[in-house]
Amino acid sequence: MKQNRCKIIGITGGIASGKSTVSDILRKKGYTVIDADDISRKVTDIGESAYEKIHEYFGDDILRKDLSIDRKKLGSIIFGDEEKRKKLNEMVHPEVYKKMIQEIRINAQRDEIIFLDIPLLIEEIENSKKYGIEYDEIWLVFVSEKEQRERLMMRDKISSEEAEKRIKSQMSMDFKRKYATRLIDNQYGKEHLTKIVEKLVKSL
Ligand SMILES: CC(C)(COP(=O)(O)OP(=O)(O)OC[C@H]1O[C@@H](n2cnc3c(N)ncnc32)[C@H](O)[C@@H]1O)[C@@H](O)C(=O)NCCC(=O)NCCS
Ligand SMILES: Nc1ncnc2c1ncn2[C@@H]1O[C@H](COP(=O)(O)OP(=O)(O)OP(=O)(O)O)[C@@H](O)[C@H]1O
Repeated sequence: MKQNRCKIIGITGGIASGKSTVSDILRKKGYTVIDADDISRKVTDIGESAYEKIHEYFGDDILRKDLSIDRKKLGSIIFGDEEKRKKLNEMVHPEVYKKMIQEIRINAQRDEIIFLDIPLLIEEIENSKKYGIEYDEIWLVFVSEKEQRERLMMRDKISSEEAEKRIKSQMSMDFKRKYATRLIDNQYGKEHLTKIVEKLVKSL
């Protein structure tokens, strides 16, 4: 969906590379950022569009006492099993894109630029075209694999092996670079990142 007067900018990068941190900086500057992880949480809530499919496929084991999906448990299953991860993607991604399109339409009436924070943007680039999203720019946030693993272990309190599985479930940074129109090196501190983002925004 290339709105006539609205630029669509995709923000992507590996797990724990700093996409949400970039999104927070943009939001503080007043920009609209639509977050695919947030939407994926909404569509998997009790009674929402992807909930029953997930329950049916993964069984009662992945439910908490209050019947909501135990995301940590589901994560530990799918990040170690390619087939199950793909199944989950097939259940969740179409619902995420549907909601994302709705949110783009609403915000496009007001905004000149809309940012989409999508972790699997490159993995899903063909599907996003099918859903009608066209990116004017793709910003790729990256850090070294060592730093990425450390930040992921620290943030999610997981082991090095668990972090490695999650990193390996995504396409390599070298592959993703080919699709990027801007590269954001997030190896340094958050102040440095803020300056990079401010510069990029000025160039739009
Ligand atoms: C596996 C789930 C339950 C784990 O939930 P949890 O709250 O612990 O993590 P969260 O959703 O915040 O995701 C954290 C990060 O994990 C990575 N990630 C999530 N799902 C996937 C996936 N299917 N494949 C590869 N990486 C993924 C992304 O980098 C994401 O930013 C959840 O991520 C999920 O439902 N994933 C499937 C939907 C999906 O692909 N979401 C990502 C963007 S739409
Ligand atoms: N420049 C930085 N310096 C130090 N720590 C950082 C920096 N940028 C982000 N972090 C930290 O690294 C972790 C991962 O960042 P963030 O959550 O923004 O990544 P993400 O790409 O959105 O992750 P996910 O793919 O899981 O959604 C967080 O704990 C964040 O506070």
